[in-house]
Amino acid sequence: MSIDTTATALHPQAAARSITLPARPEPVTLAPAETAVVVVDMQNAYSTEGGYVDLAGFDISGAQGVIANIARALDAARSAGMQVVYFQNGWDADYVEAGGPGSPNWHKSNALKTMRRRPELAGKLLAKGTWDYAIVDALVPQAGDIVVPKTRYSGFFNTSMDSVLRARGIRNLVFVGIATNVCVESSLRDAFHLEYFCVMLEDATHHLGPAFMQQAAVYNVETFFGWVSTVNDFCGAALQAPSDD
Ligand SMILES: C/C(=C/NC(N)=O)C(=O)O
Repeated sequence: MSIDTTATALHPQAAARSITLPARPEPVTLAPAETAVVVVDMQNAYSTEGGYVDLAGFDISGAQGVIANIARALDAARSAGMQVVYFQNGWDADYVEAGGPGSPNWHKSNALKTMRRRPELAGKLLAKGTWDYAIVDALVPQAGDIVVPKTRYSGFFNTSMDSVLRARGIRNLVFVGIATNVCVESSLRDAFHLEYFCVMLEDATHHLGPAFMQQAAVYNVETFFGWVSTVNDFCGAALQAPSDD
């Protein structure tokens, strides 16, 4: 049995162009026109040596492989006619959007904590306009892609994301990016509660912290919040999608 997300009664043309993606716990049938790939925080901060999470002491050795896998998934998604949406995490240069001591974010953000510990880094981590905030060169957004800035872990909190998706009739989200157990999972959970069908490509995501965090996030998505697939399976399914021509 597979899960069929296509709104056949309302959009018969969408069903005609549906693809079936091998996934766990079962395959998912979706229409590319109703599907977006969500690229979570693929900024130098999270995946490049010298960026925030590296400076904060997290292991990002797996990030380069994830960047290559995301690039493959995005090529396939764009060929199949799926929308690509980037989240970009960070704050204004004065960190007003980060919240002051009255915000839990001020206390929990490892970027803010790192800058308090190392004042020479102030203004450099996750501030708009900096190298740290920029999306990595290998994944620079292309014409037609949408970039949604965000200031907290979930890309649905205080952002235009839900409106951007609804306006385009998008009801399925394929998540890639860093970190699996923080911003990917936070955004995916919020998307689930907003009635989106969510798939995570496990080899196009990378965790922060011990390896079991990746396993735990994958388990959570597969068991409670959505479906889990791989870049190879996604590309195979997407590239078989008939074109509009
Ligand atoms: C810890 C952290 C995670 N971000 C993310 N993109 O998952 C942060 O932003 O501080």
